[in-house]
Amino acid sequence: MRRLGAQRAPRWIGKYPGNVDMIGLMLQEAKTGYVGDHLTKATNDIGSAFGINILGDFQMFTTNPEIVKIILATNFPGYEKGRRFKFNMRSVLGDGIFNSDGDIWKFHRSMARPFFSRERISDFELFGRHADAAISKLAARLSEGEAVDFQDLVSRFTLDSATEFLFGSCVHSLSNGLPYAHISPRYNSNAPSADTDAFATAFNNALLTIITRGRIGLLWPLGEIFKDKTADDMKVIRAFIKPIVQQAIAQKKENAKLESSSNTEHASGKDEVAEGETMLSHLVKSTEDEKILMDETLNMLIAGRDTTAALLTFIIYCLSRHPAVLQRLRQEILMHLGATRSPTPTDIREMRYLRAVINETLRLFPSVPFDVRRTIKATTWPSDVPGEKPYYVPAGISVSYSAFIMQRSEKYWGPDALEFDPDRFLDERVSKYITPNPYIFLPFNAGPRICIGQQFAYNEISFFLIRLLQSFDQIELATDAQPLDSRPPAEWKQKTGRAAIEQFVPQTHLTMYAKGGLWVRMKTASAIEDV
Ligand code: HEM
Repeated sequence: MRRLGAQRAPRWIGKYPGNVDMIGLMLQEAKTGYVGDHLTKATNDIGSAFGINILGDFQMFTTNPEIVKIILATNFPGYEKGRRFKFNMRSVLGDGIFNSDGDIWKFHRSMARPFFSRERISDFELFGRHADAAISKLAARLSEGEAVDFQDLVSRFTLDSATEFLFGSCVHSLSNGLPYAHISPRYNSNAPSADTDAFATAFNNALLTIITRGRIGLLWPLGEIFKDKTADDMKVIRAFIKPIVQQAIAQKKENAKLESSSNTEHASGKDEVAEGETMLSHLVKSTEDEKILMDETLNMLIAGRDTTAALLTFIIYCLSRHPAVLQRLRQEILMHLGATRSPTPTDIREMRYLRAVINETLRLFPSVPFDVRRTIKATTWPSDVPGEKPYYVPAGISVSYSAFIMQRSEKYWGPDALEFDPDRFLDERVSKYITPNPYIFLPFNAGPRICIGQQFAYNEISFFLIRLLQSFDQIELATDAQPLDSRPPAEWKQKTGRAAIEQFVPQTHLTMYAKGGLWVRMKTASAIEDV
């Protein structure tokens, strides 16, 4: 500390020895609290960076954009995902891109990069087919007078789009029947679930288990001495992905046979991406190791599916609470495209209000609300008090940061930070808050590990929203259809922050989602209104 000219960072001090109360608070929050409750309170009480020692395991936490910039960009080589994260996540994420560092991470990243080129992520024909399938399912169910779980619907849409993008063949989760609300006479709690639904449930459970490990900290292996709690779910997940991977390997062998019998050369080298190739068929050229192939594709599915489905869900939630924003967004869509034309990438680039609505939702409800790295060497972070010595950050500790808390902070966003107002991404607040301090808005992270699918996600979400709002002009939360255990608890009304006004329960594993889904009713637009 002295060598680095630093001082001890402020600490969170609990009531019990070893600060075990923090573990209790985190587990409690995950069950009945509002996302980030305890860390928001600690940030307000202590400051934008502090340390906490839980049972001898010292960690640091920050919501200071200047420090987050250091972690993600300016001192990127000084931080890694690290052994602890990998140990907690390994039984689910294996050795994929999310769970690797150094040369292995670089290999994953360079392998994936060509698939996110401008041409590939602008494959609107792919989005078009799946979006239209989802919207007609939605319309059919609404026309029966039933409520629809929007989160379930868009999770199917993003699963089908992601599997087609990654594997070249989609899993057709949209062709399974949508669930009925518990209040519907057609509701059947024992209805057998299709394979893709079982996959989605297992996926969710496995992610919950690994994030609970992170919350419990060093002690989690004690609870899993006799059984890896992700084992059963991973069996379902592997059974689902394995045949897809095996088919890709078989296809590669078949192609090689055809090529050798016709004496033709490979269409492309190992490192080049051939026309029409999917990520999986490209990976198969480098390895036939089933585990590596499954890890890689599963990581991509986790990255691409839940994040995007959650964001679409939160956008619909925000639009249902802000009908004037919904109407203005519809006007922009109808003005550019009328009620039927599909958008092109240029249309989407020009629709500034649409982008502002997406960004404002990402600000209040970032799909990845918390993230963590590990320090490689001892380092420092700037103190909250200008001119003071920096805080000492020891080597080999976990450092967490939160886009969720930072993006809701009045300190960085002004007095209306908790309000949903897309205009803040268009009016003078851009030059007042965002331009001088761009790290206050980090839904996709920053630096060398910035989300590789960011543009893919913007395109997919824009496309879906445009098609949806061409058909529907009113959105209401179906609070009666929301499962009882997923309604905001009455005591939230007494809380500060957005908890007091929230009409759904945001929860997190690796990503944030709506507990129990988001049940809605929508009204079909009455006439074809080309503006
Ligand atoms: C709303 C949608 C999305 C959000 C908010 C989002 C957010 C993020 C964030 C915050 C990270 C950084 C995680 C970390 O380093 O710890 C990340 C990484 C990543 N994202 Fe996204 N993502 C979205 C959609 C997608 C899509 C659609 C794909 C692919 C189809 C994708 C692929 C990835 C990959 C591969 C990484 C790992 C990058 C690396 O470690 O080098 N994401 N994403």
